Amino acid sequence: MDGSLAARDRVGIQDFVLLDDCTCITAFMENLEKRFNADLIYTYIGTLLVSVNPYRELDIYTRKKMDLYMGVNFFELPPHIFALADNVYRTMISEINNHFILISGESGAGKTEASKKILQFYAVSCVRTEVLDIVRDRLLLSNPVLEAFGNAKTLKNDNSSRFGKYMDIQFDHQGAAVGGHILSYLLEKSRVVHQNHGERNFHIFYQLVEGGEDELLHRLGLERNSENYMYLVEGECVQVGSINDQSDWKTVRKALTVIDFSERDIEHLFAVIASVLHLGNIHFEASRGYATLNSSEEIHWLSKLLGISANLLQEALTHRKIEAKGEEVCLPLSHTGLKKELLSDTNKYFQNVLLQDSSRKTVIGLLDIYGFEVFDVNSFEQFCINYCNEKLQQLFIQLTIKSEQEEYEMEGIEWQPVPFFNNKIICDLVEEKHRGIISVLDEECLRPGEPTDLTFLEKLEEKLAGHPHFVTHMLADQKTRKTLGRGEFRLMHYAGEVTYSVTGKKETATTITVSSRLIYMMLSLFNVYFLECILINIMVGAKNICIQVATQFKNNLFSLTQILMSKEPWYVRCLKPNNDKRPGHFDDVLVRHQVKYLALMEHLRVRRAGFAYRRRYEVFLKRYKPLCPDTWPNWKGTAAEGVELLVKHLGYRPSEYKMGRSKIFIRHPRTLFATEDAFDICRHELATRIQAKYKGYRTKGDYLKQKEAATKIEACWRGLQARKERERRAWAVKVIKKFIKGFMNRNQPVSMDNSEYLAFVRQSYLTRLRENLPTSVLDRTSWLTPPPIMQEASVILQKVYTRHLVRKYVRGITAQRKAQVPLQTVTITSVLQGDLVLQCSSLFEALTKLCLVMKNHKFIKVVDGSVRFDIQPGREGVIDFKSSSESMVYRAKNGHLIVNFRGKKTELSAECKDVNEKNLEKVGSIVVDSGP
Ligand SMILES: Nc1ncnc2c1ncn2[C@@H]1O[C@H](COP(=O)(O)OP(=O)(O)OP(=O)(O)O)[C@@H](O)[C@H]1O
Repeated sequence: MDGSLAARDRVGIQDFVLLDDCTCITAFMENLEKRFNADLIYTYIGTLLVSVNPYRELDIYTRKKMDLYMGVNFFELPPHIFALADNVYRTMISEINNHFILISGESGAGKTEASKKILQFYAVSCVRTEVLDIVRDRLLLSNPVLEAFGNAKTLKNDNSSRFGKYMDIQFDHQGAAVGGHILSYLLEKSRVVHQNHGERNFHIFYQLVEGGEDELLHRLGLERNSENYMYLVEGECVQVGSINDQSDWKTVRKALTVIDFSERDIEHLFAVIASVLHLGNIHFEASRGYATLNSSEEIHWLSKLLGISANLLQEALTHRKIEAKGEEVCLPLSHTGLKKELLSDTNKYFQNVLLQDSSRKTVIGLLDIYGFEVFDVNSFEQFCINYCNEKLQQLFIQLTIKSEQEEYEMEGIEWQPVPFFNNKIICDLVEEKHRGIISVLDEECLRPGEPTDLTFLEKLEEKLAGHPHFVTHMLADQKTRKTLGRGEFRLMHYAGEVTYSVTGKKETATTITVSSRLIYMMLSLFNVYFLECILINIMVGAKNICIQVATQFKNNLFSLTQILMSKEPWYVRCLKPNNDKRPGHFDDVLVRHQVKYLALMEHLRVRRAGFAYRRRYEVFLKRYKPLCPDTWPNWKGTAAEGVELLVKHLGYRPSEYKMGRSKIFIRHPRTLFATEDAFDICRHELATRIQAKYKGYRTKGDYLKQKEAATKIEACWRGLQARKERERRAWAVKVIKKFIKGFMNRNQPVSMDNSEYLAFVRQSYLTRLRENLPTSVLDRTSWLTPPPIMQEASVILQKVYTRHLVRKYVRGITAQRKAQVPLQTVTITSVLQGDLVLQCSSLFEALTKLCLVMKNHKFIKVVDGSVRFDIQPGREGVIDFKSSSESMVYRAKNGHLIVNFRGKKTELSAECKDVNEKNLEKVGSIVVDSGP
């Protein structure tokens, strides 16, 4: 209802209960039309669903829609048949009780479609089990079969159900479908032998003739042409654009097999159908007051199909006692038998799939039945249908009022009913013992003598004179008398007045009288179902059949109401928008008529008999609490106290509402609408606030997320760094350990323990050496002391390096400098730390030359292989000459300059001697020490 409150301005009101004036049919019609024009074909009256046939496919029965409506609060979504079906199912599961859905409306209003939609919804939404699949398949597949045998094309509907149908779906405690049961009411038997212009016989006849396989038709003695059969052509519309008999035949044929009919049963069915067609083609001729037959072909086939001897058949058909009129109508009964057989078998296989455990089974019943019928001439059939509707209305009143009363009692609220019409008086008028119309009919038929239409009417007048809902020509006032024929009586039904023709009724009753002999013959050949259902009729004879039909119908209705009384009721009322099956066209007069005859205004009044709206305190408070500062945003007290505060704040008058134990009851919709309007405004404001809050919340959320992410990244980064550092340290420790071990074993032979350390020592020494190389040839002291393992290498390196220095020095002496030294082949090789090294081929000559230059022949002395000279007064330089394998000049630790030369020492000594002996011509080399 809350949903309908919110949407009421856009597409009318979704629940008629909320119409302000529930007595005004114009307001009702306006709302209905407004919604129909917007393709909104469903509207509620409380939990009753009003449906208007759209006559075109609407996109509202998809799987998506089913999902949408599954498990949703009834009033939360726009009205829909799925919402009703779902609500019934959920209530059944939660309350573990039985329910029924009554679908009514006039022919073509969409009852069958509605029941199909409900079945489809259950097929999808119910708990899935293997058994459900079987039940679902059988329920869905039984439909084409039942339609073939019980539906026909009428002027109003190309697929009109000519019987009322009650279908039980049984569920286990988990909500899985475990079985089903079908009952039929009021089959229109007369259609088999008579069809109005523009109408057809039951579909199955055309399907067999048009779609049956050649071989089957051959076996049944049929031709593939419906025009050849009397019972199929009376309405002169064998072909109908919207019906495809051939493909329908295939569906039905397949369905018969799938739903477990044995081949033998199927053969029987076809034989009966063919027999009816053959029987319809039999011609009677009058000969000397007796009826004779001129149809040997048909007799042959009937005899063959029914297994009766042709003579017996002929005799039965032409026996004097048989009334020709009666013979013609024998077939509807046989068809009834056929139908009953079908239902019986259908029920058999439904029950087959029931689970063994029968505990805690609940039921949803679907009752698809004609609504009120009012024609120009209303006969016995309309009487029965309208009586049935009276009973159902009575049931509705009882159940609704009862449940209303129970609810008020439970809630501790005083029951103040708004007056509405209770139709019990009309039900009594029809069914009361000894006084009711049916009792009078029974008595009249049973009494000795000749009952006629008029004696029956007289009896009625006698018994019912003065009844406010019964009138005949004789009983009526002058004004009414003009509108009533002599053979008619009028009943003031709850839905309006209907005039019944007694002649019509009598005709219908007599159509049920049959040639007992013929039927007996036919039945004797078929199975027990036939015998069971019709044999009694044959035995009691034609007169008693009247009793049978009316009383049996009353009894049937009684048992139906018993079935329904024990269940929770739900209603679908189908309306036909126009008579031309035109989409989008709303015929106000026609719909108004149906609204009246379906008693929708009555329904509305009963619904509104008490309070228009009721809600649990929690629900009411939850919705409207923003309207009161005391209850918004959070109410700490009980829900009832909150609601009390809320309605006081809203200014409800005491007469407008009542507080129950768990619910608030609001009498008028306008009170609620005012509240809803206020809520609407408040909601917008709230929405803005909530939006702002939400945005803030989102931003804060984003910020927190980012912060969290940053912290995480930071933590990860730190972790990574820490891991790296740890690895680095571990590596360092390893290296240091190795280094220490290497150091400790440095003097050991190369092994695993010291190889790396030694390599390091080597590298480190070489690196240091490279950086600290001596720059002078004479510098013998600054050569880095090698570690023990580099001793040998160091000596080699030093030699190489000295040679390199000398070579470099020599290469560096320019020609000019060379010229400055006039000595023969004297070359300045190097200057190292102030020592001038002269190289010459003749040492003594060079020394002599120097003495000459210095003009001091004592300046240089040659003593014992050494050359001595004064560096400065008191300081003497010494050059020692030694023969060696290699030439070299270096300073010894004693400060002498040592000159190694290749050659023999004796020569030098000789040369030295020569100098001493003033032989200065033979100078080889001389080193002048310029001092440290
Ligand atoms: N909800 C719907 N959506 C679309 N078409 C529909 C709907 N309901 C009914 N119709 C159309 O109306 C036709 C008649 O509907 P349906 O046979 O259900 O009527 P009915 O009330 O069962 O009639 P009868 O009492 O004669 O059997 C359907 O064949 C279908 O074309």
